[in-house]
Amino acid sequence: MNFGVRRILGVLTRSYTTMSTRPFALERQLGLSAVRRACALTSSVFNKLVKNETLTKGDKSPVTVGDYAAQALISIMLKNSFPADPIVGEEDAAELRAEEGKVLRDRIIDLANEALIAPLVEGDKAEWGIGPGQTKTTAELLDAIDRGNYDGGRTGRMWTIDPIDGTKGFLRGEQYAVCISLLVDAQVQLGIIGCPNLPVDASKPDGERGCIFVAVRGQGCQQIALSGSSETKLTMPTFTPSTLNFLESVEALHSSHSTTDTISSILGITRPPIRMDSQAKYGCLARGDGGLYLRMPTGVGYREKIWDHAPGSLLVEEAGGVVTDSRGQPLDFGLGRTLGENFGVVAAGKDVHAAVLDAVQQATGVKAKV
Ligand SMILES: Nc1ncnc2c1ncn2[C@@H]1O[C@H](COP(=O)(O)O)[C@@H](OP(=O)(O)O)[C@H]1O
Ligand SMILES: [Mg+2]
Ligand SMILES: [Mg+2]
Ligand SMILES: [Mg+2]
Repeated sequence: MNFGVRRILGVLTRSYTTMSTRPFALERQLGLSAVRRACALTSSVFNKLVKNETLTKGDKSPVTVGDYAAQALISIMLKNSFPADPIVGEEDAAELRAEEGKVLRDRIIDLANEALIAPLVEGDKAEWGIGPGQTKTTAELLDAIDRGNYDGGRTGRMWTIDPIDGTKGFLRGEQYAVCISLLVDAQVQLGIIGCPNLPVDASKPDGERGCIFVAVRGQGCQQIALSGSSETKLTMPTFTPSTLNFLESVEALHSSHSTTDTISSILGITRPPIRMDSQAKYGCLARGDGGLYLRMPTGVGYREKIWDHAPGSLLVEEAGGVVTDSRGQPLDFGLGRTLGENFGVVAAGKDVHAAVLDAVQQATGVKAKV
């Protein structure tokens, strides 16, 4: 073959390869692998959790060895492939570095290393720092947890990690989720939520449990069973007042149940709310188990955290829904570690979102911002 023909073939092959590689393909594949490993880790922790393996944080919320170990694992995997990307992670290692933290620290290091060296499964790559022999030192794993200390911001790439979202649900043996997202210039581009205790099919509550929800902006929302690799595309169904129902927090401290009751009456909703911990609610909304997710603040002062909403909001948008705060404003992920000025969260199908915002206004007096 002469040089000219070879050059043309080379250019054609390169442009075909570029076209066939979807945006964020590596991030999606590696993120799925990290969330799967973290789901296996947290499930095994639940089965063996002993009482003294839970701490109470400064804000009185619980954190377990599972939260720390899962954040270490995911952070190590992200650093390996995307060393320049900063991470906004929920946990930090300050308490574990203190002398009193030694027992907990040793357990966390063992758990994280066990998860790192677990055999490779379909889709995994040894170059991601996982598989037999790939253990890390205590210092490396504590540093990995602390890589989650990034302050966030409006520009560039950054990841969020909520290693166990719904820790209270996790401790009750109910719903919880391992959640990560990738943001570019404060826009969520990738969201992945692993729900080890969630039925794969809501109509079969006693059937198989454990699923992952994943969305890349512009590429739809998919569900994958934790036991397999085949993907189901999710699209939100259309609801009417008689079929509409709420998804809301189990914890009345996290979201006002009485406000949801009032909004329910205004909208003429007759079905009872589904109460569930964690961002599993966003996944359930995306697949149509409920028609609307409402989170209304219970008091002044609490600011929602970006890791509690970034992945979930993309799932719903990619399944055809709308996510705003209670004033109709988009969630602003560019203000740091919290959602700053946003007040509450309203996530629903396109057809009902405006009516829900009206009802929220009537019930609370919150005014829509124009
Ligand atoms: N007063 C409050 N109002 C709203 N959210 C709160 C809160 N206190 C804690 N949270 C957040 O609620 C999350 C759980 O949400 P849900 O109620 O939907 O399960 C917690 O995540 P973690 O469990 O990751 O800490 C925590 O970040
Ligand atoms: Mg927490
Ligand atoms: Mg959380
Ligand atoms: Mg958490």
